[in-house]
This record gives sequence, structure tokens and C-alpha cells, in this order.
Amino acid sequence: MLDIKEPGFRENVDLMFRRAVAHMDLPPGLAEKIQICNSTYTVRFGVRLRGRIETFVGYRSVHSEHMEPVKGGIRFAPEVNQNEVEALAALMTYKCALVETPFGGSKGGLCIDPRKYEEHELEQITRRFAYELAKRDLIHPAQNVPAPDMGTGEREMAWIADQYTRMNTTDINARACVTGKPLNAGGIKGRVEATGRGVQFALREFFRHPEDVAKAQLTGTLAGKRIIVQGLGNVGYHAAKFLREEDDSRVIAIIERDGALMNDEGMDPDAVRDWIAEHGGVSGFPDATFVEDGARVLEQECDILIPAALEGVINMGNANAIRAHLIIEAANGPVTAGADEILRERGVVIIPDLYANAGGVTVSYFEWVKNLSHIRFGRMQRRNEEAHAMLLVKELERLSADRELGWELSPDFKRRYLQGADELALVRSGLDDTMRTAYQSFAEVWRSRKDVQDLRTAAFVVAIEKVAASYRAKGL
Ligand SMILES: NC(=O)c1ccc[n+]([C@@H]2O[C@H](COP(=O)([O-])OP(=O)(O)OC[C@H]3O[C@@H](n4cnc5c(N)ncnc54)[C@H](O)[C@@H]3O)[C@@H](O)[C@H]2O)c1
Repeated sequence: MLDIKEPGFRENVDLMFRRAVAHMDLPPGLAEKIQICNSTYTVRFGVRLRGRIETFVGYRSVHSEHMEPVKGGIRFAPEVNQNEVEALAALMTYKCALVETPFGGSKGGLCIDPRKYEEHELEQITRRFAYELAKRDLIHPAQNVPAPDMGTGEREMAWIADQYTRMNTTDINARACVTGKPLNAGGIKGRVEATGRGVQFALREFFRHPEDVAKAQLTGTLAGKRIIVQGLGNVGYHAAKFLREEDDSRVIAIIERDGALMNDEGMDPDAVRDWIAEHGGVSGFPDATFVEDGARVLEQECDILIPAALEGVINMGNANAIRAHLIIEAANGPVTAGADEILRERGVVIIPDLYANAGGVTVSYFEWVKNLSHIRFGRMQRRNEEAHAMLLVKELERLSADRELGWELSPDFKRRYLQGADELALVRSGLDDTMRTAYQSFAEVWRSRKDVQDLRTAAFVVAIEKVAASYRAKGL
């Protein structure tokens, strides 16, 4: 990789933002107002661990409060810094606008390597961080609602929810202070898989438009497409698993922290995940070639590259070497602004982060609404839904008999159809609908406007227009 100085993550997001603004006609000063990060709170706190006090640094940025609550994950990683958190908060503003979840943008982070701590220590640290944020309303069901991100998951969200509830015992909406909780703590079915599922739905929608697929110099469907995924965590694992199992795509390489696995015949993400859980890394996994320099595997020939780990992994140092036809940004900010320009000129199509990984916040929205309504999804309409499903099944059977088609609905089809009214089915169909509608809104701009040459700029144009409309409605 060449050593080329590139701007920071936040500056990269700002460059992409300004590229889009150049194609818009906004009133003077409004673009600057939308672009700036409203506030970033830095907290330093001590926790007594193993007989000594350890000090931690954390952040919560609020990028835009054009809608409230503001929303965005909390990341636990050693490299967390203010620039990164502000970039991620800005992306949340644009993402929420694009997929029409009624939130402003926020993000949080704690400088910590979670793998170095015991579970009970992590609980102590997380609760203390949550306390520091909640006492300043930076965790609050009506003002600021975190969610999982890198290094955090259901477990941490449950601790945060419990901490907030202890501090606000009379708040009937306390559970809605954070999303991504386990089911038994007010979570929703389908949230864990949501971001990876959203990546799958985004790709499916892309492949429904042959003229878009042709721009990536690809043809056909997802079946048989060769996929490389970087990061087999929450997002990368689910995306790879669903694409392999349900769309017949082939996962030919998996890049992780300690190196990469390659196998042209395809790999099973479940088997690799089990191997990582047992051995701490991908090295030694049977039936695949291990490559120690994982980053180089990003440059392997493939149809679809799915960066699902860190930001800035595709940069000016390796952009010219990337041989993927299509990149879908499952991670936030995996392609720098400089690399974006190189890849655009080379004709590589990029499905941008603000759309590609919006599945998480979409299902978080469903969870938040579920918490505020205090009722399980589907409980009130379940009987109707079932009756409706039953009628449809009967109608299908009648049609087949009437037309003497000679086929019968399999018991499995009927069972699955009749279960269609459950929470998971509702969540998945709501997510699918969101991803399809959002894609169509900005892909149309990409197709119809000659001056907008890429999907990222088109997505930013649509998102910024929505934030601007919201400011206009407020009289700003
Ligand atoms: N979790 C969500 O709901 C969500 C939603 C939207 C966006 N995202 C974004 O997706 C990305 C991944 O988040 P996640 O929740 O899956 O995190 P995660 O912690 O579950 O997984 C990250 C994975 O990346 C791997 N990894 C770390 N450094 C790596 C490296 N240098 N090379 C290769 N692999 C490496 C880790 O070992 C881990 O398996 C982040 O950019 C995050 O902001 C996550």
C-alpha cells in the first residue's frame, strides 16, 4: 500500500457531502448548517478494576437535531476518536434521512479493546459510560437513542437500558432509550441480523435493475456471484450467510483481523465463524488457503466486494488495485473520498454506506416504536392477518383446481405463509420495503441526471434535500 496522506474520516464525509451539494440549489448558508456537527461531548471516567483505577475516554456526538430523538450506535474500539465519532454521527443524519426514519444523527464511542476485559468488568465500564451519558440526556428515549456498533451488541444494549431505567424509575418509556436490546429486554425480532439483512436486500434491489447492473459490468442475478467479505462480525457474517444460503452467491474470500481465507469453490460463513470463536482467528481453517496479509485480498478479482469492518480500508493506496466490479459499503466509510474518485473513474460501482447499512437503523426504528407503543408487534392484528393469509391460501388452492393445474400447495408453504403474520416476518418485510423504496429514490437521480455520475452522490443529494426540507419546515 502506498503511503499517501489522506484526510481524516470526518473530512472524507464532508468532501462527499460537498460533492453532492454542488449539484443542488440550497439557500445560502444552509449547506454549512447541515454539514457541521452540532456538538460532541467528551467524557473521562474512572473504574476500579483489578485493584487499580483505570481511566476511560468516551464520546457522544450529536450531528444534527433537525429531528429528535437523534440516533446512532455506540462503538467500543481502541482507535475510537472524536474525528471518527463525528464522521459516523454525520453519516447517521444522512442515512436516517435517506431511508426516512424520523431521527437526527448521533454516534458514540468508547476507547477500549473489549477483548481485554472479563464480562463483569465490561458491564461495570458500560454502565458507568451509560450513566455519564444519561445524566446529560445523551441517552434518552425522546432525545438520544443509541444502538450497537462495532464491539457492542445486545448484551451492552441491555446493560445500557437497565442503567437508564434505574436512573429514571418513573419513565414509562425508559426501554426506548436504546435499541438493539435482547428480546427479553424489550428488543425486537430481526434486529441482530438487520444490517446484514439490509445489505442482502440492497443487493437484491440493485440486481432487479439490469441497466444498473450493466454499469458495474455485471449481468444476471446474485446467483453464482463471487463475493469477498471483510469482517465476519455482526454485519459481515449475516450478509455473507444470507447471500450464500438464499441467493446462491459464492463467498470466495473472508478477510479477518489475523489474515484472510480464500477458496474459489466458496466457504460457509457459519463454519468460519465457529472456527473464529474456537481459535480466535481464521488461521488454520481447513479447506481454504490462508493469506497472512488480509488487506491484499481486498485486491482479488471478484464480482462483489463487501467491506464490513473498518473505515478507510479502500484508499488512495490500493484503489487502483481493486478488481471488484461492485462494492457495497456494509461498513461505514470503508472507501475514502480519494479512492471513491479513482474507482468512479475506473467504472467500479459503489453502493454507498448511507444506504447499504441502513438496515440496522431501520429495524431500530421498529424497535423504538414497539417500545413506545408498549405492545408486541402484530398482537392486535394477528387474527386478521391470519384470517387474511388463510383466505389467500384457499384462493390459491381454488385457482389451481379451477385451472386444472394439478399442483398442490405444500404443507411447508402453507405453514410458512400462515406464519407470515409474526413479528420477524413483519420486520423483514418492513425492512425490505424500506431498502427497495430508498434505492429507487436515489438510483432514479443517478439514472436521470447526467451531472450526477455515481450512486453515492445521488444518495447524498436525496438525503440532503430531505434534511433541508425539514429545516425549511422549521423556518430556518
Ligand atoms: N452493527 C450494526 O447494526 C451496524 C449498523 C450500521 C453500520 N455498521 C457498521 O458496520 C461495520 C461493522 O460493524 P459490526 O457491528 O459488524 O462490528 P463487529 O464488531 O460485530 O464486527 C467487526 C468485525 O470486523 C473484524 N475486523 C476488525 N478489524 C479488522 C481488520 N483490520 N480486518 C478485517 N477484519 C477486521 C472483527 O474481527 C469483527 O469480526 C462498522 O463500520 C459499523 O459502523 C454496523
